[in-house]
Order: sequence, then C-alpha cells, then structure tokens
Amino acid sequence: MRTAKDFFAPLAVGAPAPVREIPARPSRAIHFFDPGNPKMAAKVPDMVGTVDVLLGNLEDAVKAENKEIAREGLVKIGQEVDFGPTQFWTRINSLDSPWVLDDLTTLVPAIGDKLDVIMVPKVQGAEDIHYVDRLLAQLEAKAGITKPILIHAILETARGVANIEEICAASPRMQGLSLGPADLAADRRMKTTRVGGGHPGYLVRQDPERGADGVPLYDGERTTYQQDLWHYTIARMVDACAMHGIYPYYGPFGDIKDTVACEDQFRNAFLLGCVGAWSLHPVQIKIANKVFSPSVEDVKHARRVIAAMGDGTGAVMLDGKMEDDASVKQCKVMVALAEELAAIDPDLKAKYDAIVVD
Ligand SMILES: CC(=O)SCCNC(=O)CCNC(=O)[C@H](O)C(C)(C)COP(=O)(O)OP(=O)(O)OC[C@H]1O[C@@H](n2cnc3c(N)ncnc32)[C@H](O)[C@@H]1OP(=O)(O)O
Ligand SMILES: CC(=O)C(=O)O
Ligand SMILES: [Mg+2]
Repeated sequence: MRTAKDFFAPLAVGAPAPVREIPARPSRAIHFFDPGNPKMAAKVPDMVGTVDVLLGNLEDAVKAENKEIAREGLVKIGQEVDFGPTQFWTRINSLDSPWVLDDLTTLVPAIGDKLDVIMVPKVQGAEDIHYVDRLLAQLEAKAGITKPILIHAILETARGVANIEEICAASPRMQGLSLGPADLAADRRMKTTRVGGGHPGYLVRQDPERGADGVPLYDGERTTYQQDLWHYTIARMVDACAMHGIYPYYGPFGDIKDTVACEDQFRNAFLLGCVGAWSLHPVQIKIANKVFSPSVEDVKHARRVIAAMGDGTGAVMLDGKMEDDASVKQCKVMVALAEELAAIDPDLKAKYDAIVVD
C-alpha cells in the first residue's frame, strides 16, 4: 500500500509531480479515430475546436496488421496538429497484448508533451494502474515531460467492476472511467450482441387486467417498457468516480444510424452524472455536445433557485415547488457546468448569457 505521504510523490526521479486535483475540462464527446486510416486522420485537424476530446485509438477496431501504422500515424498527428482547446487522448492496447509496451515507449517520448490522457482498456484492478503509473513516470522522466499524463480506465470486465473503487484510488493520475459495454457484456456472459444501448428483451410489462376471480386475462394489450441494461454499472461508476474526484463517461453506442436511441442513452448517462460519452462517428459528436450541455431551461431554473435562495439555506416555494439547501446545491452543479462549457463554446455562451432570470 502506498501511504498518504507518498501518494503525491513522483514515481521516478525527474518525473513531474502528480496533480492534486483532476481538472474539470469539458469532455462531452471523446471522439475516436483510427490514426492509421488516412481518411479519418486527414479529418483530424479540421475537427479541432468542434469536439472536446480527440482520441487516437490503437486498440480494438484497429486490425492486428495495422497496429504499427496506427501508432506511427498517431505520432505524426500528435507532432503536427495544434490541438488548441481540444484535448488529445489515446487508447493504448490492452496490458496483456504484445503491442502495449511499444505503444507507451513510443508515444511518451514522441508526443508525451501533447497527450492529456491515456485510456487503458480492460483494467482489472489497481495492479494494472500501478503498472502504467510507474512506467509513465519513468518515461516522462527520461523524456523531460513536465506535465503528468493522466490515466483513464475502461470498465469492461466483471473483475474491473468488482474492483472499481481500488481502480479509482490507485493513482493521482486517475482522470476517469468509461463504460465498455461490448467487452463487459462478453466477459459477464450477458446475452446481448449489441455495442451499448438497450435491448427490447430487457423490459418490464404493465400489470394484466384481472377477472373477478383475480386470474389474469391474457387477451388485453399490455404496454411494455424497455429498460436500461447498463443502469447498474453506470450508477456504480458514477458513485465511485464522485467518491474519488474523477469523471465518469458512458462509452460507445454502436448503432450509428439510430441517432435517436443514441441520444436517449447519452441523456440517461448525463442525468445519472456522467460528464460525456464516446463518439465513434462524426454524427455522434453533435449528439453528445447537445446532451451533455445543460439546456437553457435548466440553467434558467437553476439560476432562479440560486437567486431565490439567497445565502443558500432555508426553504422557499418557487412555482409551487419546495427548494432548500439541497436543491440549491443541485442547481449549483448545473450552473457550474454551464459556466465551464460557456468558457469554451461561444454558441452556448451566447445562449446562456441571453437568459433573463425573472
Ligand atoms: C467497442 C469499442 O471498442 S468502440 C471503439 C472502437 N471503435 C471505433 O473506434 C470505431 C470508429 N469508427 C469507425 O471505424 C467508423 O466510423 C465506422 C467503421 C463505424 C463507420 O465508417 P464508415 O462506414 O466509413 O462510415 P461513413 O461512410 O458514414 O463515413 C463517412 C465519412 O466519415 C468518416 N468517418 C467515419 N468515422 C469517422 C471517425 N470516427 N472519425 C473521423 N472520420 C470518420 C469516413 O472516413 C467517411 O469519410 P469520407 O466522407 O471522406 O469518405
Ligand atoms: C468500449 C469498449 O471497449 C467496449 O465496449 O468493449
Ligand atoms: Mg473493449
């Protein structure tokens, strides 16, 4: 166990001091691109400023024969592109793969000063984070990197979910967690073949009409309500992240053409406390930016409650509803997010600035 006094000490002589607090940088969409795919790579410079995070993916979805091309492509992009306000992340190969060591030993010296976050897939427990933490410190020290690279873990194994708290607490580099519904479904032997999203078979059904004898009458229509297969895991992830001061994200929604269900899934995650989701295709960036930005109505309401609550204590009635010390805190969460986003998104700023609190 690392003691409290050692927790914030660099893990290699000459490595930068770990951050004490994970910065709350907007990351509504983490947009995945394959850096070895020339068409996708060519689009990256123009995407800067249109999306909060650009992530060069080296793991699943990159063919084994293209791993090196993807890594080289990522280095080129990292060296040539000015990312401005957009964060630059990568997803390295899994720790049990033959590629991950070369990923880290190539990327950190070449573009470690540009990389904000390294996403580590299939994290099983604190030992995986400790491994990456120490290696990053050694590589940062060797390369003279002055800003520590943060770590984001994907929650995509049953063991990872069971060890979620120790994963979050494993290093001051821990920036956040993403749900990995595809690998997690496989690892848990869930019987869905979808990449995220709901399932029509996972439902609850309205109670039946009953006859005078109390026996169900089966010929009546009974509404069914599709449920969220991922509710438990997302909620668990949100609690663990909040407890450790790091950020939870919904992961991928594979049904690219079903933009409506994608928006619903993202919104469920937003309401539960996630700060963003992955975008696999340019069409999903707009959805994430919309969903993970508080609506004008919500910001207006939150500002009204804050204004009405004065010093934030006591209870008032507003539009027939009770507001008190707790609800004003909820409203402050909404307003703080709106302010963070307004600082980097001029369209949102204009909308929020135009709000008149009556
Ligand atoms: C379970 C997990 O691990 S999820 C994470 C791993 N998966 C990924 O990263 C997948 C990333 N996305 C993709 O590979 C692709 O979007 C696919 C395969 C899903 C669809 O690709 P396509 O069939 O080419 O989609 P489509 O024809 O609609 O693309 C339209 C244009 O957008 C481009 N495009 C597609 N996806 C992306 C992307 N993620 N980033 C940038 N550009 C993209 C295409 O290259 C194409 O460009 P063009 O107009 O110059 O020809
Ligand atoms: C996100 C991811 O890697 C998965 O769902 O498996
Ligand atoms: Mg996966």
